[in-house]
This record gives sequence, C-alpha cells and structure tokens, in this order.
Amino acid sequence: MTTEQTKQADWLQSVRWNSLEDRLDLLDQRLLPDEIVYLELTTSKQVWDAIKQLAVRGAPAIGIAAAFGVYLGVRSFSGSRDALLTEVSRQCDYLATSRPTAVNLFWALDRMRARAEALLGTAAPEETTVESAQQALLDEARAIQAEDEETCRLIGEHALSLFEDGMGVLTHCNAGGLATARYGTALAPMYLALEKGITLKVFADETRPVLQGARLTAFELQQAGVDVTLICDNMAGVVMAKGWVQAVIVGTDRVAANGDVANKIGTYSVAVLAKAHGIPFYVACPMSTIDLNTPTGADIPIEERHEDEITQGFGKRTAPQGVKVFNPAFDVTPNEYVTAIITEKGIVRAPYGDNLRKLFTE
Ligand SMILES: CSC[C@H]1O[C@H](OP(=O)(O)O)[C@H](O)[C@@H]1O
Repeated sequence: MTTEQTKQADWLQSVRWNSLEDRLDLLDQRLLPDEIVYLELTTSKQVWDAIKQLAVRGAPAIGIAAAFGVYLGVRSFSGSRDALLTEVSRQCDYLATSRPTAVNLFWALDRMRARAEALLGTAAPEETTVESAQQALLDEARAIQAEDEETCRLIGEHALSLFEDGMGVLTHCNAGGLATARYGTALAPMYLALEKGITLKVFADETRPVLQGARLTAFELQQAGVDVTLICDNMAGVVMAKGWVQAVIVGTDRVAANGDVANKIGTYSVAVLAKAHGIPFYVACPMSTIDLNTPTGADIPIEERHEDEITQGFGKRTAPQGVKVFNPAFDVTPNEYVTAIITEKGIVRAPYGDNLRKLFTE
C-alpha cells in the first residue's frame, strides 16, 4: 500500500498501471478526501473486490480496472493457446459479477475477450505464442485507458458548447476524473472551461448514501480551482428556485436504446426538478456507456447495496438496529426528462431511439 499525504493533486489518476512493479495501483476512493492511498493489486480477485467495495468506482474506471484485472488473472498462466483463451473467458466471466449496472464493465471485458479471440482463436495466426498474447492483453487494457482519456476530453469539448461564462451548473454524484481515465464525463466541461478562462459555478450534490459528490466531486473540483459549492441532495430544488442553476449535467452508468438513463440514485429526482424549473438536463457519457442491446430503462439491472451504507455510513450509526432498508445504488431517468446526451461524437437529442442508433452507424 502506497500512502501519500493529501496534497495539491493537480491530477489524481484513479487507475494506474505500475510497469516498474508489474502491478495495478488503484486509488482507494473510499478514503478520499482525507487520504490518498493506492492499493497495490496483483490478482484479478483483488480487482473484483476493489470494484465491489467501491475502492474504484465510476463506469469507465470500473471498465478500465476490470480490463487490467483480466491481464492480472492470466499473466502467469502456462498452458496451450486454447487453454489460455478459455482462461481469459473465465476471468472475464468472473470480473463481470463484480457489479451489475455500469455497462462499461461488460463493454471492457467483451473487448478483452475479442482481443484474446483474435490472438488465440481459430482464425488467429499460428505464430502467436501464449507469452505474446499475454503481453497483447496488457497492451489492450492500456489502450482502453488511453482512449478513455481522449474520449472524455472530446465529451468536454461538446458539453462546453452548451455552457456560457458565469453559468451555474448542478451535478450529482461523481462523474469526474476519478470515475474515468481523466477529465471525467459530466465534469469534463468544468476542466476545459478552466483551461479556456470560462467561469462555471458548480453546485455539487453530496449524493447520499456514499457521498461521491461531497467526498469526490467537491474534492477534485476544489483541488483544480473550479468554483464549487457543496449542497445536500435535498437542496437541489431550492438552488434551482433561487435561479442559481442554468443547467444540470450528470454522468451515467448505462443508457438504454430508447434514451432512458441509469445513474446514481437521486438523479431521477434532480431530473424532475430540472424539468419543473425549465432547466436543461444533460447526460454526458462515452459511447461505451450506450447499450443498444438494452431496450428501455426497465431492462437495466439496478444494483442494491448493503443496508449499512444507509444505517451506519462511515461507521456512525444513524438509524435503529433492524429497521427495514431499501438501498438501490442507481435509478432510471426516463428519456423524456433528458434534454441531450453528450458523447465524444457529439450531442444527441430526441428522438433517442433513432438518433442513438445513428451514432453507431453514421
Ligand atoms: C462517469 S460514470 C460515473 C457514474 O458512476 C457512479 O456510480 P458509482 O460511484 O456507484 O460507481 C455514478 O452513477 C456516476 O454518475
């Protein structure tokens, strides 16, 4: 475990391949904002645990970590090419059980599977060795991470075209650099605005029960010098009513084919409030978060998490023992509340069914 004092983090990488030590270093996001600690992972089970326990979280970051987890799971494998291909698939199946909602997890694992198939499958060149295939899988995981950084910057460029200097922008949960390779999705325009001398005044919902907004969004924006005001989730309505918010932008864990959006619990409430106040509600995501195989939001599996996150979050009991608890980690915002979906290829508006499909075919 590598502990660094909390410092002026101009940029904090949530997922770091340590080529010197041949291991995966994951920023333990459970300890932010007080401590910057990197977990030093060498097995796929450690990656599975880190995803499950939200040491690493955020749809793209989960996919990137899982891709490295596949490599960790097969790098010491010795056996035939066919046996390695089978082992890659087994590792992907295992890592896919860590969390159910963020489609980037499955997108990244499918990409690792496809790479292995191309290297070791029936149509693969005979000269590919087990060793060269293992190295190629590490290269694929690193490519997924590098591409995500460029994707997030492009999302930021498109999103920024929707904002004006001095605007108030509300966001929910954390869809920032900590949730991706860099820049984030919903927070990407904030960082690009900073680069371009544009002032955006961000209102960050604390986002109960795990407080990704308070612990992560407020932290990373403050560290970067972005104007950020932390509010409780139940204050989103009043800051809109006061006219302090001109736009809402959030990330997402899965966009269904009809444009319904699964995101952190509480997002749906923010979307309804935005509609009531005539405020645009934007969703920022890479195309890897759009799942055309999931017809509607009703088909998106919603993770339910342990009751302790609500009754004794961060170790302090705040509810009676034995009380019934409902703790869905996500909710679904119907597409009619979504003003636009901002991707690396551009801004998509309704009708989402047609326009999301066009995104992949044009
Ligand atoms: C850029 S995806 C961020 C997305 O992931 C978060 O969920 P979690 O912290 O549980 O992984 C939240 O839904 C964010 O919008």
